[in-house]
Amino acid sequence: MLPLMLNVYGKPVLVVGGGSVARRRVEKVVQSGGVVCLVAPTITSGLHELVEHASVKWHQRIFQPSDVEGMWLCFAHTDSQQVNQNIAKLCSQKQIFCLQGGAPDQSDFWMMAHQTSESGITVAVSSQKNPRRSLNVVKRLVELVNKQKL
Ligand SMILES: C[C@@]1(CC(=O)O)C2=NC(=C\c3[nH]c(c(CCC(=O)O)c3CC(=O)O)Cc3[nH]c(c(CC(=O)O)c3CCC(=O)O)/C=C3\N/C(=C\2)[C@@H](CCC(=O)O)[C@]3(C)CC(=O)O)/[C@H]1CCC(=O)O
Ligand SMILES: NC(=O)c1ccc[n+]([C@@H]2O[C@H](COP(=O)([O-])OP(=O)(O)OC[C@H]3O[C@@H](n4cnc5c(N)ncnc54)[C@H](O)[C@@H]3O)[C@@H](O)[C@H]2O)c1
Repeated sequence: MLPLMLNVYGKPVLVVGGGSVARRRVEKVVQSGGVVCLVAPTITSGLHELVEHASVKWHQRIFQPSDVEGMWLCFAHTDSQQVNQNIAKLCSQKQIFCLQGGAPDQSDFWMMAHQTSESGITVAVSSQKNPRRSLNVVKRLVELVNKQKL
C-alpha cells in the first residue's frame, strides 16, 4: 500500500449506502472539501444531518450504473457484498478508484486513521486492517504533538 494525501477539494465523490460506515466516510470527505453524491434508499440520522450540508446531495434510491459517471472517487458501502462488488467493477472499467466495503483486499485504497494537531500537523496511521489500533496510535501521537507544541 502507498500512503498518499489526496486532494478531493471540489471533486465529485460517490458514496453508495447510508449506514454507519458511509456516515463516517461522508463526514471525512466533506471535511476535506469533496462534493458528495450519496445514493441510498435509507440513511442514518447522522447522515441526515450531513445532507443539510451544501456539499452532500442525497439520491434516495438504490444504486444504478450511471451513478459512477463523472465521479472521481467512490465508496461502495451497501450491506450487499454483491452490489458493492458490482460498483467496484464498474468503477474499475471507468478508472475510478473504489473502496469496496467489506473487501479491503479487493479495493483500490483504504482509509487511514487520521487527525490534525492544533499546529496543523496531520497524523495518519495504518496498521493493516486493525483500525482501532491505528486510531489509538493516532490519538496518542497527536496528544504528544499538542503537548510538546511541535
Ligand atoms: C481507521 C478507520 C478510518 C475510517 O473508517 O474512516 C478505518 N476503520 C475505522 C473504524 C472501524 N472499522 C471497523 C469498526 C468496528 C465496528 C464494529 O463492528 O463495532 C470501526 C469503528 C470503531 O472501531 O470504532 C470494522 C472494520 N474495519 C474494516 C473491516 C474489514 C472489512 O471492511 O472487511 C471491519 C470489520 C467489518 C465487519 O466485519 O463488519 C476495514 C478497514 N477499516 C479501515 C479504516 C481500513 C484499515 C485501516 C488500517 O489499516 O488501520 C480498512 C482495512 C479498509 C477501509 O478503509 O474500510 C476508522 C477508525 C475510526 C475513526 O477514524 O473514526
Ligand atoms: N471498513 C469498515 O470500517 C467497516 C466496518 C463495518 C462494516 N463494513 C462494511 O461496510 C459496508 C456497510 O456497512 P454498514 O454497517 O454501514 O451497513 P448498514 O447495514 O448500516 O447500511 C447499509 C446501507 O446500504 C443501503 N443499501 C442497500 N442496498 C443498496 C443499494 N442497492 N443501493 C444503494 N444503497 C443500498 C441501505 O439503504 C443502508 O443505508 C458493509 O459492506 C460492511 O461489510 C466496513
